[in-house]
Amino acid sequence: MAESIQAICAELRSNIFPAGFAADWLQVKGENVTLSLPFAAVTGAKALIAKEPRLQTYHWDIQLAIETLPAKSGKAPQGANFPKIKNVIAIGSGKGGVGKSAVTLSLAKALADEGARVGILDGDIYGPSLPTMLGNQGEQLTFTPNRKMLPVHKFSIEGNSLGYLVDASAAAIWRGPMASRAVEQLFFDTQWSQLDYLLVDLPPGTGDIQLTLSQNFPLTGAVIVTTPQNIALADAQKGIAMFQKVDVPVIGLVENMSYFECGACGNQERIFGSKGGLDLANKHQVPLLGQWPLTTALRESLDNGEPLALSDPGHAMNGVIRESAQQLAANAWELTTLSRHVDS
Ligand SMILES: Nc1ncnc2c1ncn2[C@@H]1O[C@H](COP(=O)(O)OP(=O)(O)OP(=O)(O)O)[C@@H](O)[C@H]1O
Repeated sequence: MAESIQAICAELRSNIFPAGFAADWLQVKGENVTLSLPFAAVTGAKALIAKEPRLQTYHWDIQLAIETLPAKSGKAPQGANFPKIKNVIAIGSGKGGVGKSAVTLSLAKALADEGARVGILDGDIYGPSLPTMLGNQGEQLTFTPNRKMLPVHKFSIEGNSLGYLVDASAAAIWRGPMASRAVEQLFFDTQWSQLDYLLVDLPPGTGDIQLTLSQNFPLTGAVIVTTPQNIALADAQKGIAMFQKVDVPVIGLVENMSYFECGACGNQERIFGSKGGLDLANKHQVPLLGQWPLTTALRESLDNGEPLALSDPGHAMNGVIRESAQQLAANAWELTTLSRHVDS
């Protein structure tokens, strides 16, 4: 088996575990092997093991063992405690309409499919889209006896959104402080499970609301979503600067709507320009999590209230999403490991 462990390490290191692979993730008892992964990559690990015929003679139990972050900065309102969530990740975009919510839901579903316990906080109070994307508009929140909100559950994701509480038009007139307080309440006053990842879909922009939330939430890091278009990139750059200002590491950038592939001739049309997100990621030394094409099936699935992984599991776009999610999970783990070393 020693030889096989070496084989696994080599395979896994060069693929989904670029950050490294520790042999103590493996416990071998006879023919039974337990693999405890510190970040969401169960499906990825299974696929890699399936490629190695020698390893298929063993019985694999692949588990996630995501560690809790060391105490992070963040400011809970008086009397509130931080929910027991291992990674809180903000998804931001300087500009609206670049696909931040679509990316949030898609990444959340992919992380859940990798075995993680995942939640979404829809902080986009001016245009809450979680109820539409989960297809549970009209669902009413329930409360615990001590008035905590119970999140909704769908597609192995738990979520909360102002869309389950008030009419969107009511929130549209809220000013900055009221808006950020509302999002904070969604975070602190929801009885989240012990999640591995909570993705916070921030309102678009880089103003006071986003700054306040970035300071007050115990963030592991942030993901920026942009299109390759100059106007979106300028705003994405502001987003990176905002997170850096409050010491929130940017753990990835998704270039969305990178191109459109013609279904008839296969030609790739770069509608919003070419490689803008890639160049921005390189300039700021931010990892590029992926370049997502404009995909009709993705738009349709989200409009119909279902993640693409369920509405069209064989669609190639699912692979793009899965790779971005695995990269995100690995980067978040690398960061927390680093900060643990710095703290100790
Ligand atoms: N890669 C993609 N392919 C096809 N459609 C997409 C893609 N990304 C996003 N969309 C669609 O584009 C529209 C806008 O996306 P979305 O609502 O996620 O943007 P947003 O940045 O969250 O917007 P807002 O600024 O309102 O919060 C949605 O209909 C969404 O389904």
